[in-house]
Amino acid sequence: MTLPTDHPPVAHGRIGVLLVNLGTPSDSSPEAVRKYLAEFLSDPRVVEIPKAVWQPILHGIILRTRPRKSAHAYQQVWTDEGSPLAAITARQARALRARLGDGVIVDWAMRYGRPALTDRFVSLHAQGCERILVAPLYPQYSAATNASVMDAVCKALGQMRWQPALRTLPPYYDDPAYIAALAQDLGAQMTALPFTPEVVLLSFHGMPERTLRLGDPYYCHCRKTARLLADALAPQFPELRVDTTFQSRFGRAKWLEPATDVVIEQEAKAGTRRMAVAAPGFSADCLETLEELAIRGRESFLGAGGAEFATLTCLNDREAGMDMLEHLVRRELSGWA
Ligand SMILES: C=CC1=C(C)c2cc3[nH]c(cc4nc(cc5[nH]c(cc1n2)c(C)c5CCC(=O)O)C(CCC(=O)O)=C4C)c(C)c3C=C
Ligand SMILES: [Fe+2]
Ligand SMILES: [Fe+2]
Repeated sequence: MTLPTDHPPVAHGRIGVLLVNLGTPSDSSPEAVRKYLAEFLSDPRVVEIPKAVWQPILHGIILRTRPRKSAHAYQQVWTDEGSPLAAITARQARALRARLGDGVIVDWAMRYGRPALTDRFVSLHAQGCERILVAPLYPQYSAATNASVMDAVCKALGQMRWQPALRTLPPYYDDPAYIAALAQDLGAQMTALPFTPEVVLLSFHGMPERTLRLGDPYYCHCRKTARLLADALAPQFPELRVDTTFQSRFGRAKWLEPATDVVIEQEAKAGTRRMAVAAPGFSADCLETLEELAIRGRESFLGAGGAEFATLTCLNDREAGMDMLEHLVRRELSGWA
């Protein structure tokens, strides 16, 4: 038997890092937001209701009403570079690429919308990445975010003959490097404020409460981040109250509590005059921080009698956050790179 000698050319021997975040619409029109929400909210990891029950609700009610409302919110935060979440994630990838050098190929993707996760994953492999570290930029693990990323990666693997070796960045909610980066960055932001906050809310994205009972560690991860961060801030801000809340409630089910919007209003009504809000669970500023907290949260606090309100920015691509990300990625690449 003669063996064929014309094996197709294949790139090989490289290492890839794929940063992944949630996703965002391609523009801020109701049509683009509808397309994005249709993909996002059809993911069974996000809405855990049987398809036969959920799809008629999604298409019959939600996608008829929410896109216009959400598009209005996106329009208030949209930038020349597009959606803040996409622009900042791209900058994070660029900064990490500069830090890691030529030995590693760094790319970024979104779980929903573009750049599509499966495309970027296949592209890394086509560029010769035999080993790929998938890094979902979610410090606290949830099935709706981290597991959904891996579902999409597995879908991409399903199309490959020669699959790469894989690693996943574990959740880093209690990693000393993450807590230190947050304490340093948020501390500097609070010190630079023109007022001294009486309270800082640590506002995490919410989840249906049911997910906690089903075994999702998300709530516990958020609580632990908040406890460690409060401890790390205490020496610098001994008078500061630190409170943990959950934002962005969606749908009719009970979500994790206390709700950020409720607490903001209650605090103002109870006489708190100066408040800061931080969102340590978001790696990058996005609709949830720039519109829900910085616009609606502010209006609500001031409208209920508060005097000063500041939304602190996420770590984004600033030094403290990039130092942390480089540290986590280098650790996960050990033995590879
Ligand atoms: C940080 C982790 C996130 C978790 C956990 C999460 C769960 C979750 N989200 C929804 C519904 C929506 N989320 C929306 C926006 C949004 N969510 C996250 C992150 C998490 N979501 C981010 C970073 C963003 C912002 C995206 C951007 O473009 O800036 C939206 C869309 C906006 C809107 O219409 O309000 C929805 C809807 C559910 C149901 C859920 C858990 C089950
Ligand atoms: Fe969300
Ligand atoms: Fe929201």
